[in-house]
Amino acid sequence: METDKREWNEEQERVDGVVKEITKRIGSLQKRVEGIQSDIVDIRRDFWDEVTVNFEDTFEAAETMASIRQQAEVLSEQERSHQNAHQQLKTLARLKQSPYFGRIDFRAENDSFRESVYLGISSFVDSSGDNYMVHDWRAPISSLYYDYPPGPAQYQAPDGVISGTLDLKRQYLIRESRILSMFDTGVTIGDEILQKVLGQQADTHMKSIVSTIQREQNAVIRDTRHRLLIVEGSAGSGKTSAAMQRIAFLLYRYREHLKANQVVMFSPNPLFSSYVATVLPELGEENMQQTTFPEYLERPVGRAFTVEDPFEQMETILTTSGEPGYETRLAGIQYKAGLDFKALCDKYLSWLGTDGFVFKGLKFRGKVIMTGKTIKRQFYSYDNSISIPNRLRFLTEWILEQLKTEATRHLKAKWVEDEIELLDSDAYQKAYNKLRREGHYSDNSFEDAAKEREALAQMVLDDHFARLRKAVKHLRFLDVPAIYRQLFANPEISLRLVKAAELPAEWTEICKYTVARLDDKILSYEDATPYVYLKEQLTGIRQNTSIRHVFIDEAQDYSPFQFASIRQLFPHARLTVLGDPNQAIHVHSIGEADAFEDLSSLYPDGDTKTYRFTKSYRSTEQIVEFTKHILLNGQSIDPFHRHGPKPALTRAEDRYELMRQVAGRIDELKTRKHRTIAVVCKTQSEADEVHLDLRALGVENETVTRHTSAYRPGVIVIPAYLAKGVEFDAVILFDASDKQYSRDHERKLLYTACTRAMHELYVHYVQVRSPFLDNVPEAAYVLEEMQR
Ligand SMILES: Nc1ncnc2c1ncn2[C@@H]1O[C@H](COP(=O)(O)OP(=O)(O)OP(=O)(O)O)[C@@H](O)[C@H]1O
Repeated sequence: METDKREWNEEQERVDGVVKEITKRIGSLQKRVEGIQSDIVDIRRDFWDEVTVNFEDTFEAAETMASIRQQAEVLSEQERSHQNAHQQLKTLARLKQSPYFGRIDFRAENDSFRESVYLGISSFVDSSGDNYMVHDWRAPISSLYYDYPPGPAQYQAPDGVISGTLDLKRQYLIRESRILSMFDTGVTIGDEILQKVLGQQADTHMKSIVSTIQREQNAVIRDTRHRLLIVEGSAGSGKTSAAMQRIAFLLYRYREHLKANQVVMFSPNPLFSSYVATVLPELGEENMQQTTFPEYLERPVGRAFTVEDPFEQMETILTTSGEPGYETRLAGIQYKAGLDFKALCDKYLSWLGTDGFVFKGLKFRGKVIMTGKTIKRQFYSYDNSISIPNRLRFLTEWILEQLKTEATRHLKAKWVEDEIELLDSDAYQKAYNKLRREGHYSDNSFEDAAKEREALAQMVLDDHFARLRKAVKHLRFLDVPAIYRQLFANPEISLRLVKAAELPAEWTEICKYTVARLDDKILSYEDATPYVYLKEQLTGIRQNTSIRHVFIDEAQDYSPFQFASIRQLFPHARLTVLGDPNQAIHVHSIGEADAFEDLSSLYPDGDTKTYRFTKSYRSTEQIVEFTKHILLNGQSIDPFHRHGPKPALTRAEDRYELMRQVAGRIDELKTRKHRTIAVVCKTQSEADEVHLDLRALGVENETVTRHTSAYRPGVIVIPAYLAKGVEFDAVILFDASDKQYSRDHERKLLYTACTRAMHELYVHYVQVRSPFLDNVPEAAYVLEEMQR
């Protein structure tokens, strides 16, 4: 309901008043920033004047260092204030444009006072310091706005629950300090405003949804009780959006203790990372850390292998169906993803405690000075009850001691003598200083010369042994690749550890395949997580204890083994996991009944909470009605009522015609106001071809690969698996023929591809369309003929 003119004027006057105050504040803050800036310049300029530099003796040197440190602290304190003030200025500039987006009038029980609360991206207090002109959307009372229609309502305040009555709930669209629209709303937050927001063009960056957060999303955003939050929701139901708002909420709620760099988000690929990277800065917060799982694997694998990229793995699976070895690969991927394989790895680890360790021998100047066998013997001489990482620590100490003895053997060696001759005068000076410092000089010059010679020899040896010692400290003598390989090279080991029935039927072939790949120095993606797990268990896990919150987006693509690794890696972190089992496109998840069941088993019952989102906001009702029938279980997906054209299905006689149809479709779409048009292909190799063919037909387009970290508006050609998480105004599905999409896991790929569309969807195919489109009711699409 639109409010009347008088009220509108009053509201605009209030906006004007707030904007005036904000402008004043900006003015005074700017002055402060200038003041701090000139202080910083002064400190930098006079830095050395303020410091008394004197290195005459140790006391003076310590004094000098202390005074440098003190000056540096003053400087960094000023720099911090400058950064804070700068950040505040940015937020104020945003507030000035649009100071708030909502208002609630609330009367607490037994209180006659009716409080009007205006919600914006940040709080703003008037110059008296007592009056909140704008409340931060994350403040406890702001929750009322997202959770209740007018009527009885309550919210969780720091001291307990406050109940009362919500008399009014109003939404504003304010731009450049002018109210553009204003509505009093009922149950859902402003269908009208949501209509407007969702009807806009797709962006190459995700937007914040702060003014239209829905109740079910608010519950996720503000959940501070559970250690594991699982958010399962259909495509476009706002999972990622809720996650980003949740991070902003947590940074506000725990602002004294939680910093943005203590929050990590695992995202599916670099494109997605850049897609979501603007949300937090838009809300005035610093970005969290972002990573991808392959990135996390990189460091522990090191240079031992080239790790296969998950998208390479997927490309192989999607393009080599029916070829020899395909079924083995599939079975291997599935088995190695699961907790059964993790259990086998755990048993293997305990067995390694008694036998089977593989060590590399140590070489010095090209000669073996300690064999792998000797190291192994020493390792197994330690008590069995000591953990493997601790035994390795003892072993390292022992080896370092042996190296010292080895070094003394070379003191008089000819090669050392030769190298001493080549030393420069600095080295001699160093040896002299050392002996002098340690009081080794006597009156006997003959003896002194011998001592100098020995000190020089020691220097030469230290230098030569330094690399070896470093390698030993880093446990490089441990042959993890060989230890991992052994599990597959000797299948009898696994048969000793678990019953044959617990292994997959193809185990022998899987083992052969794994060994062949490892020997080629390639770590298949399915082996990367187990390999890193084994390595970290052996050497002592590299835990990251400073991280407090881990977010995993597109979590349906993670294997149970990966979840278990993440859980171990971040022992003090709470986990928020967001996913849609219907978009599980990795082969390891085929046939998985409940994608997140294994995950919840990692936490005690009371620590876990599952939220389900069924409303789909991204696509028009017509698109959702089409895409949900691609799934076997899509009935419960509920579209937001926003309308657009029905998806169109178009048949082509052959690929040549298909290409021309798609080019024609792009031309047609360009005449509308679309910012992004995506041609979604099944694989990267198909996308590469389409990209070139379209160019040959004179259609300008860009292609997206797994290395692309940002995309520009216009026409892009993209493989479906890279389009995860992002959205486009219009989607053209390049080829939805039965040859392309008919295997089980391809159903989800097709669904993922089609659900990227916000306003328009066009599905083209050659000859026979995918059987996954057979359940879509005829009324949900139009059949279109296109001219050749
Ligand atoms: N409460 C909301 N208000 C306005 N827009 C919303 C809201 N929730 C979601 N959206 C919009 O819906 C679209 C889809 O949201 P989002 O990408 O977060 O969904 P998702 O569940 O992560 O999707 P997918 O699983 O397909 O990646 C985005 O354009 C987002 O801005």
